[in-house]
Formats: sequence, structure tokens, C-alpha cells
Amino acid sequence: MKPRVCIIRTDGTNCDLETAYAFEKAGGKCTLVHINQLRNGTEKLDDYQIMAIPGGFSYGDDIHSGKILSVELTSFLKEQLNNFVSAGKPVIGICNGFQVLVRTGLLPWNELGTIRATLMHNDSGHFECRWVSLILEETNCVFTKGMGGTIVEYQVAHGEGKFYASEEDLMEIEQSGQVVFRYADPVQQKQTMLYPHNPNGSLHAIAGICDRTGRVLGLMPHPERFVEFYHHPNWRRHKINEPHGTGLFRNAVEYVNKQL
Ligand SMILES: NC(=O)CC[C@H](N)C(=O)O
Repeated sequence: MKPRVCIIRTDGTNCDLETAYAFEKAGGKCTLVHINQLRNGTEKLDDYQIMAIPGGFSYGDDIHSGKILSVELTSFLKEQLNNFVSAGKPVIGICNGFQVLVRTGLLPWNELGTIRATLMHNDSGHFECRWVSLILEETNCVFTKGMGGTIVEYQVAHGEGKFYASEEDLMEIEQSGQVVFRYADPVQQKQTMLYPHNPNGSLHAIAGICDRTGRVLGLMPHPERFVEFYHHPNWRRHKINEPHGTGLFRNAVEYVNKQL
């Protein structure tokens, strides 16, 4: 049986089809579920094994990117969401989805309703839409299993991507090994705070984090935009074994398959 993937969408979501494509390619069975279908009970999170919040401009980024969707999740769907996460089912938030996960409090510490970090406006003061290099940390994140220490290239496309938390909270995130992706200098192959390789000024060069269980992942760059070789502008000269985004979706599907 294929794991069922719930791709949550709402007004302004624009990466739902690409996220579904990536999960389908990895062996998942995807449904695009409008948040109102969850709110009115015609769809239930319980019927799914993986949840994805894709990128976009939910509600036009009004108030703050991802804010309104996060309020809907924490007020109307709190119980369903809590049950989903405590049942050990993987959750991924990409770009706007990462912003949503942080504003629900699910990241970094699984505290729905308590916001402990944020994604702020990019230091550059404008939208950044281009390819960046990322270094993967060795973590217990189920999505990046076996990818620790590697460098990948993904696209970023955001205006509010600067990861920010208090120094104390950052330390805790670091110490519990929750940083999964950092922006990197492709020549030095090291994490960097320097623009343009770090596109937004994220503290500790953080591009993506997971919760302590490793099952809830949020990241600003877009792995779903690199699941075919030809997604990369240099694909004819690129000698790689597989597109860099593929592994994340496959790992999640494999993880669930082992539990089913
Ligand atoms: N691609 C996206 O998901 C964009 C996220 C958000 N709208 C921003 O600009 O920060």
C-alpha cells in the first residue's frame, strides 16, 4: 500500500502540484487537501501518513508569511495536528510551509501555540529567487537519512527567509542536533553567513531544522524543484547520481512503508 500524503493548500499556495509530483515520484499517493476541507470535516488528517505544507504565498503573506494558515492550524485543527505528530507521522514544510510550521510552534519544539523562532525579512531587503548550495548536517531527521555531510543545490524563492531565534534558543537547537540544512559557500564547501551564498542572513546559516524526533522538517529552499535532472540549469554538464531533492521524498515514503 502506498503511503497517503496530505498536501495542504489554501488561497495563495503555489507549490502544491510540484510537491505532489515529488512525493508521487517517490512512491506516495497524494491528495491536495484544502484547509477548509479539514476545517469542515470532509477530510481528516487521520486518514493520511505524511503531511506536507507546500510553498507559496498563503493568504498573500498578509500580517506575516504563513501567519494566517498557522492560526487556522493551531485554533481549528490543534487536536488533529497533535494526534498526527504524536502518532509518529512525518511532516514537511517547504518555504511558506516552513514559515507555517515555525509559527504554529511545531518547530522547533513541538509546542503548538508557542512561537519560539521566526523567519524574518531577508537582509537584502528583497525577494531572493535563485539556486543556492546547502550543507547537510548529520542528524536524526528521517527525510535526510544518509545525506549528512553532503552538499546539495536547491532553489530558494522567498522574501522572508531569515531564520531568527534568541541566542539561548539557538544554542538549544544546535545542541539537540536539530539543524538539518545550512547555506554554504560552494567553493569552500562550508556553511556561510556571507551574501549571496547565504541569501537572507539566517542566523547560524540555518536553512532548515527538524524537531527533536526528526520527523518534522521545515526548510526554506525547495527540494521539490529538483526531482528531475533537467530541473537544474546546468544539467547537461552536471554529473550527479540523482537530482538532489529526490532523497527527501523517498526517505519519507520509505520511513512510512517500514511502519505500515
Ligand atoms: N516560495 C515560497 O514559499 C515563498 C514564501 C513566502 N511567501 C516568502 O516570500 O517569504
